[in-house]
Amino acid sequence: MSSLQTVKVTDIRNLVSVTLLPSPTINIIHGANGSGKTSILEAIYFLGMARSFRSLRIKPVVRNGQPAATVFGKVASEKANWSIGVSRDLESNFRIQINGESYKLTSSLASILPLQVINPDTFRLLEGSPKDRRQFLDWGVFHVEHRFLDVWKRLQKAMKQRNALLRHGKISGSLLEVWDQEFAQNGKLIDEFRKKYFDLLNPVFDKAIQNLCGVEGVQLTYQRGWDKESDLSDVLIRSLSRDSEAGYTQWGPHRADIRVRYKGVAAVDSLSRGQQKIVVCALKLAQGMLFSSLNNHGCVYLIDDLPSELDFQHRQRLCQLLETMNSQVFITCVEKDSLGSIWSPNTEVKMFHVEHGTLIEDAAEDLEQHLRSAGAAVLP
Ligand SMILES: Nc1ncnc2c1ncn2[C@@H]1O[C@H](COP(=O)(O)OP(=O)(O)OP(=O)(O)O)[C@@H](O)[C@H]1O
Repeated sequence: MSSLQTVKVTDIRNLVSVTLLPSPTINIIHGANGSGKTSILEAIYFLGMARSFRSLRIKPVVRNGQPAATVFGKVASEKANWSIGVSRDLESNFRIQINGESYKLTSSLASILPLQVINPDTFRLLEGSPKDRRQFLDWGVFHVEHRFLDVWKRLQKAMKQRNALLRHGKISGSLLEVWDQEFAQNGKLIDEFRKKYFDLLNPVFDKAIQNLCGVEGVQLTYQRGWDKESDLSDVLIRSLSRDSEAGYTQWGPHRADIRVRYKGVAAVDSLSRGQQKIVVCALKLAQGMLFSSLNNHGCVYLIDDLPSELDFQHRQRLCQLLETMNSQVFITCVEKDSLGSIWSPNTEVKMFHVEHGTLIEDAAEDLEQHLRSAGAAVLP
């Protein structure tokens, strides 16, 4: 198992200078509205991705009046230890350090600190655009297929060049042929990677959804983004005149999607909002489970305000599954009682209280007393 051992946050939102020494398993971060709970999750995400999950811009993330946001962390696994640091200023320049060396690519961080977020935005995965579901799928593909990033970049470049030619009007046949070939070659590879990963994920998802709610009949299908009978090169040739009219490439892996259906009907039209949230949780858990089984260590879960998203029964099942997953989990809530009685006595649970941007770990005796009064058995 790999987990964060220390997190030091400077100048993210209302967090001036916060040090967190988390449990390798379950961490509950509680506090009043506006105290800084989500900002702690945001800081951990920043450490793994060099950006926020709440804002595309860096300015709202950096504490008001400060020049930059910085997070350091130590990640340990059976195989290796890493010291990582990420800093980003208001001009969006970032510095990434891993074991004392500077890195330019955020993908270097993502492999060390694989993160899964469950928050109100991710709960919109089913109703959101196909792009959200492609990103969800590609998270997994990136972590299992080391060629993915390189092939994906080449595909993006080929698509950009092809679209520029299409928009230009006068198309040089030989130039288009070059980019068509590059687009088709890399597009087919991306499709292969995605299909292979999807086929691994699908049965894990079935198990996760059964464990979470016992709803039968939720089905996932992978759509590759072009006609399933045709070769991508032929599709590009056939759609050239319509692509030229539109000014962009209409078919390819950039149109891929995961369809989620319940008893044959689109899940967004047939499931309640609560049930849709459960399906999203099952998708997120399935990714973590598959990640653990393929990589021999778990990913880190950041879960924002769980009690306000799921009822007690589903919250309890979700937490029980998380406990068995070999993953480090950070969950926020307003009232600590809402998550207190859920855990097995053998699980190392740490609780932290956030107040006006400062973080204090609940004393062990407080935690024990709290778990006892919440009804859980506590080992002597
Ligand atoms: N750039 C910033 N600089 C300073 N403070 C900020 C900045 N951005 C947001 N804040 C403040 O940081 C505080 C913490 O916000 P955060 O979203 O982390 O709270 P929370 O505990 O998750 O709240 P809730 O339970 O309401 O979701 C808020 O009071 C917010 O006004």
